[in-house]
Amino acid sequence: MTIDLKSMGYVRVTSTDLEAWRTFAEKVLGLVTAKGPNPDHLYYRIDEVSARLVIEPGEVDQLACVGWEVADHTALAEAREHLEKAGVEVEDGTPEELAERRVQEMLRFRDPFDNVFELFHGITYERRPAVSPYGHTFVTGEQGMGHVVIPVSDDVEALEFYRDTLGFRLRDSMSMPGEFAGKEPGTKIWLRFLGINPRHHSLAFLPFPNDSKCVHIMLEVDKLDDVGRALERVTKHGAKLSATLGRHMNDEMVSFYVKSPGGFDIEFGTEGLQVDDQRWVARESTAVSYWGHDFGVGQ
Ligand SMILES: Cc1ccc(O)c(O)c1CC[C@@H]1C(=O)CC[C@]2(C)C(=O)CC[C@@H]12
Ligand SMILES: [Fe+2]
Repeated sequence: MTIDLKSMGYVRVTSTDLEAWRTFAEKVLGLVTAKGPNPDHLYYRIDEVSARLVIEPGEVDQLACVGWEVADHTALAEAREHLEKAGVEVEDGTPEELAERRVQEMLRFRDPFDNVFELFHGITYERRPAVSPYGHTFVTGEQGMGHVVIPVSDDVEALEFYRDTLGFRLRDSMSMPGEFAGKEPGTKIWLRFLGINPRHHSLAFLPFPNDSKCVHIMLEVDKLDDVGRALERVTKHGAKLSATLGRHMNDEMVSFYVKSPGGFDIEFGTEGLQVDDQRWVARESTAVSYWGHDFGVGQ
């Protein structure tokens, strides 16, 4: 038995500067401004789900948690039992937290590196379509909100936790010289890309520490032209590009990276690969990208 995660559901961020997030989310990313239970929070939609990205005021700029969707009450109860058997401490969402997230039930736990995850079922969805101010459409549905890259301090322990305890499936690996993470020359550190649905990866981890508790969050649109238009808005609004446009090897996505007010990046892309677990074989990519993705621009 393992956990049956369906997709990446939502992201919550704490912020010292909500106005910076408002401009970034609305003008650069073109997310759809939504209403929510707390007038002091910013709520953003990208599809029918009532809120996918929530920004709340806080002392630090950080990823607060990532919420993963399971099918129903039974699936959540089974997930809880599985986590507890694996020795993971689980806490229940309070009535206030359920109301804020507009979910039927939720539980919370931490990975071995203090990253916070929530599992939920029964999230609300809206009658009105999510119409972006720039006319783009985000790719979600069965593939979920997008993907998230989480910083960890031990790639072996991380793979064991995400694959064996949480039930993510390894889809691709990529190594980097250990020196990048302050390790001995000649050693390797591993980036692992894992999935739970047809999206090539819903979660990846990078073995370097990071104060924002996030490397990046990827949002996908359905047209290349809308990636180009978003790239123009990065320049127009003076946001900082972290990597130029490129096409990744492993998921074939065409994307760019922009620094968010949270300190981590947003990857904005299109044409991501969809995989079928019955046929997929996990491999090791030998480069970040087929072309582009110059991370030197962000240094
Ligand atoms: C390699 C790769 C494949 C698919 C992705 O969606 C994806 O984000 C990446 C890049 C991962 C990673 C990163 O985001 C931060 C900066 C990194 C560590 C690099 O300097 C190379 C790989 C980059
Ligand atoms: Fe990515």
